[in-house]
Amino acid sequence: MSVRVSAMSVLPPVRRDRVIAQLPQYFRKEAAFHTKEDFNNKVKTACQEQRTGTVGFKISKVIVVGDLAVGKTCLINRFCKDAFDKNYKATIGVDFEMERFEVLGVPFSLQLWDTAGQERFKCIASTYYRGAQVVIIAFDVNDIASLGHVRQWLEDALKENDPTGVQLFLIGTKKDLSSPAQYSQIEQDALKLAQEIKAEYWAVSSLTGENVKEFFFRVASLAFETNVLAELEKSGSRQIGGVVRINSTSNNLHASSKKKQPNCCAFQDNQGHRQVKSKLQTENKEKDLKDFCGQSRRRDAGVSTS
Ligand SMILES: Nc1nc2c(ncn2[C@@H]2O[C@H](COP(=O)(O)OP(=O)(O)OP(=O)(O)O)[C@@H](O)[C@H]2O)c(=O)[nH]1
Ligand SMILES: [Mg+2]
Repeated sequence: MSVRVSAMSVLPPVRRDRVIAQLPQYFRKEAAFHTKEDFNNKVKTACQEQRTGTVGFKISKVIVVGDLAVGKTCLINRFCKDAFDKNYKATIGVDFEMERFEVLGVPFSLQLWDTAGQERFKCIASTYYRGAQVVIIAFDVNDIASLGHVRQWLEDALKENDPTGVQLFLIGTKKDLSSPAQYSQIEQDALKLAQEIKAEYWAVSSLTGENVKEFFFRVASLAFETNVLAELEKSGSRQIGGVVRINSTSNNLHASSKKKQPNCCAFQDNQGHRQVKSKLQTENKEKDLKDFCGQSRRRDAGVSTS
């Protein structure tokens, strides 16, 4: 039985609206990961011939960072639950969502980590940054200061990750709140910054849903493409007598080699409860992830204030 058949027999089928058959296009040519119209030919052939190795089993970690209240949680909720909450509830620590896709016929999962933007909760959130394949830095297109803080968020995220192995996205949020003239002004600055930090740029509205699905489809597709290419490169050098050895992913290797002890961090929530986030909680979270059985679900790593 092939690797792909056994993966599919364990998990329920992917939702029909998570099937990606074509490469979703970039948002702005000036700041795109690449501008090709279709998936890489080697990737397409490998998928057709079911030579994608471990990719069908992989869960790529995506972290979403950025200033408080820029709309990170709303962005993830719009995509994963097609929901929008106009009331602000600060994320304390982290939350995560699992999203399963099928790209070119191969199952592929993203683990979307929604992190806290509030300074006092950053020490918790940053312990979850490591092992990310994709870093999404969000800013509010109506708040130039949030764009100004992007480099700091990038620096923090890259401290925990291998900078060469990370795919970077810069995303402007709350597009519905800005006039076309205001938007095009901030877009100039955002595009310039995206080029400098080598990020792909997008602008979305979680309220209206504009570009949200397109954005995450693009993230999933580019992460998938990168993983298949890496797998092909590895299997090319590893194939002995037609047998392909399947080892840990490079991401996992990186994560384990950098296994840091997250600092213990105490804080008080709005109700005055003292919360302690510790390594134990990190480990529980990671165990939860291992138990992932294919259903999208949400687990709070902290409590939410209202
Ligand atoms: N009009 C509009 N409001 C939005 C949009 N996205 C988020 N908001 C509002 O902005 C506020 C903050 O949104 P959140 O998603 O909670 O922000 P966050 O970045 O997760 O904040 P932290 O968890 O504190 O880091 C909420 O009141 C949302 O309703 C959007 O696309 N349009
Ligand atoms: Mg949040």
